[in-house]
Amino acid sequence: MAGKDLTNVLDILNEAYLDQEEQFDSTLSKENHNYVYPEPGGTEVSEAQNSNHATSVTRIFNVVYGKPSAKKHKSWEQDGVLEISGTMAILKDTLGKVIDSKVKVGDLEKYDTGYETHVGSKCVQILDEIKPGTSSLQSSPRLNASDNVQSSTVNAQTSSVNAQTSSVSASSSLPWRPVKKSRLSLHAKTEVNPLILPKPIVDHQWKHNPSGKPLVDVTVDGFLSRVLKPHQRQGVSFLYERVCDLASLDLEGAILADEMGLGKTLQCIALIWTLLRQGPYGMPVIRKVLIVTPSSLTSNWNDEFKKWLGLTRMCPYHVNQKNKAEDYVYSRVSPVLIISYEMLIRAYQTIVDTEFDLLICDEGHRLKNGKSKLYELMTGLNIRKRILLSGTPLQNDLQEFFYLNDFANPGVLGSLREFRKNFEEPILESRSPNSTEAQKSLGELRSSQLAKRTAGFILRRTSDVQASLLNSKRETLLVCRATPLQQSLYLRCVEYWDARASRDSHLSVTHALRKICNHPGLVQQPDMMEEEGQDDLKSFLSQQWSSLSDNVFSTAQSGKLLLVDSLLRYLKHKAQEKIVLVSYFTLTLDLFEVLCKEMNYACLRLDGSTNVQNRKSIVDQFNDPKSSNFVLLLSARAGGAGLNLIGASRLVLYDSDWNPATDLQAMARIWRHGQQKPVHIYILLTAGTVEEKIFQRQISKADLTQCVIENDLMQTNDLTAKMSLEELKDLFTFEPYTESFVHTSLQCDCDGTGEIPVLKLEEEEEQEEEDSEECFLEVFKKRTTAKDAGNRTKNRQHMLMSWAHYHGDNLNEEVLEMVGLPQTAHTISFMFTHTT
Ligand SMILES: Nc1ncnc2c1ncn2[C@@H]1O[C@H](COP(=O)(O)OP(=O)(O)OP(=O)(O)O)[C@@H](O)[C@H]1O
Ligand SMILES: [Mg+2]
Repeated sequence: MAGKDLTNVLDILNEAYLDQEEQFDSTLSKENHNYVYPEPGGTEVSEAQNSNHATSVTRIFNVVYGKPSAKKHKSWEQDGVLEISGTMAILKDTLGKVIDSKVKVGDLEKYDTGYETHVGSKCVQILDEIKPGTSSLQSSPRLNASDNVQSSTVNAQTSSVNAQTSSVSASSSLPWRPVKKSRLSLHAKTEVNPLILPKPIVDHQWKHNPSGKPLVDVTVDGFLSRVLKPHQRQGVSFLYERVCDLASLDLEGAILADEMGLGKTLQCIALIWTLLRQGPYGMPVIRKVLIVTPSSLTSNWNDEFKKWLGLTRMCPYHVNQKNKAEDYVYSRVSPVLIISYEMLIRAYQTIVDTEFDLLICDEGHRLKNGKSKLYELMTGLNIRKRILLSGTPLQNDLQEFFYLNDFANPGVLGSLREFRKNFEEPILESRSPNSTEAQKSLGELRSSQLAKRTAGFILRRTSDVQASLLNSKRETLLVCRATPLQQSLYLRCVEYWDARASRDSHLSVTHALRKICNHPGLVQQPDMMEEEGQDDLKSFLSQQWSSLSDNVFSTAQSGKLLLVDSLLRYLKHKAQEKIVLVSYFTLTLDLFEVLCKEMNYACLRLDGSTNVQNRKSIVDQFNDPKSSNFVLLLSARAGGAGLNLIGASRLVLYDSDWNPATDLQAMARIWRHGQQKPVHIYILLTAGTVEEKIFQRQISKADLTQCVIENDLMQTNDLTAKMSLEELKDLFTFEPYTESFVHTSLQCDCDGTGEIPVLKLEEEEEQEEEDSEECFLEVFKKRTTAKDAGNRTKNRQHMLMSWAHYHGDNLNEEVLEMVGLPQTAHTISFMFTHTT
């Protein structure tokens, strides 16, 4: 496995999906899928012209017509419809346009299959009769126009009907007549750039429109389509197509996996509003919608509904302390219920008993564990149309991928056992360093099969799509020097572990080392994340801290905190920008709070203990440009996903997690629509320590994947549990003299003057690409390496090679200004930076 990264499953799938979309789009434009039962007066054009005639229609026939000719085998030009009312016959084309008419129809008895007659200037042949009141699909077999007709138009149309009804037997009758246009909705007529949603294929109409109601164009209301960005228009179409199962696959689920901040909420709201009021057959597709979100986001959804629909169109029912889920059933006030996962579990019976037609699960990665209680309850909801939203649905874990897909579209990948046997095992085997050629090619085959099977249900766009819509984003990885006090305490902690070589204590040791990196004084403070029974370690470290520091706490004892301190001063007094400080440790947030108090900075705090009601007001307060709150302290675990914190234009990720998804979630909070300023995101690491090693593991995905998949450790959020003694030693080894372990492990030989190494790599890779064999994954790699490195890269390790590299000594005034740091930022030993 090592050396070959397990390419992001989702990205592969999306590539495959995009290819399919292109094919699908081109098929759509070639085939024009609209087939309408030609009800009298049922088409746009004929309505006005024939209103009198339409009311007295007695018989309607499918026909072909052309110029009159004496030949036995005539050349028919078009398909059409003949409407006979009393003694009057009107010939129309398939769009309903009147072609000609005659006043005397003669003997109606003769009007049967194959009968030819003249209607004005045209010669007409009857194909079959459309019986009013009967299902359009149950009438007698019609003549296949291509059997009788040489006209290319007719042939083309007929074959397109046949192509689309492949699941209907060849001999089935299709009394529907193809038309090039369905009825346009009012919006489409008046809107400059209407968003008309895709149409169902014939098979769908067969199943869902037995009474042959006319097809109408489903069009997103102008007040919404006008605000949707291009990727969001595509997203709404995608969701509509999938939940309505327009392709008639008997699967009604979808995963919208757009990266954070791309407006998944608005896309869903546009979809919901449209489905509640329209449908391809003139009836609304849904009546009730259930939206389930993390508790911190229910108000956000409520606000987004208000923002996009206004107050008069529709207000969702938002379950909170005032509005009980149980009351929803009787209130009938809204077709939309918004509830948190936690409340859903409590009010489960009420929810199960209410008939919902569409389920939306925000932050859908909550459902990645198929063995959890939540998963079990959610799968018990009897709602077939399901949408999962997630900016970080998974990194590489195929089993999680199985569960998310199985939730959206039950059974789409078979059972878990089948999935493991057919996909997971061969794919993983093919990636092991000792895999045989046969294993390799089987793995590639299976990964491409998996991609194909799920591609149609997943849509993922990266933040590149909005790069042009937003201000710039600069991401900077700052490796800070440990202070002498941090170094001493760190070394003593590692020695303690070494002396015991006790594998049992490695979790606590990792935890303690991470605390020391944040601030050495934190070791004497107990916290919830500590393992029980580790009192020895704690009292040992407390003693060490006391002896090294005399119990005096100061900012200058931590390299990272020094940097944060100088950044805060700079922002407060010079740049006047707000900032979000993110940490995984509540103790560290406490530390920031003390610092803010000392410095007189007004700050707000959002962590696990903040109750749901307060969360919304904290976010609103912080985002309010008039508020003086300059710092927001955010717990990465409690508050990362889904929040919009656009009040700030700076964010510091003070410590990192084993799971890169959580980091990415936290970092995505400020670079979003509505952000008025260029954004700076800083990731802080302490040089040569466990922080750099965790980060290094995070970015070399292959390694992480191996651990995660094989050992199923994602839930512990700590990979040390299954590491060998050697690996643990390596993890804990402190390298006090290194400028950056991450940089060294990239094997980058740059001189740290701001070079972007990938430029050098490009040439080498092009050569490599020429040499490598074409296979599914290789194709993917080619598309994402040299050209767009830094954006859609094959892994984050590679990504760092496309950032500028700076040694701490080379951080002159100009460079510091570029990354938005004050001239006082002295503790940086190495820096990686890039801008989007
Ligand atoms: N077309 C748009 N025009 C203006 N603002 C928009 C548009 N689309 C979305 N927004 C705003 O962008 C912000 C981010 O949107 P949203 O919260 O839906 O992102 P998301 O994709 O759900 O991200 P996450 O995965 O982080 O939850 C919201 O404030 C939203 O109102
Ligand atoms: Mg969201």
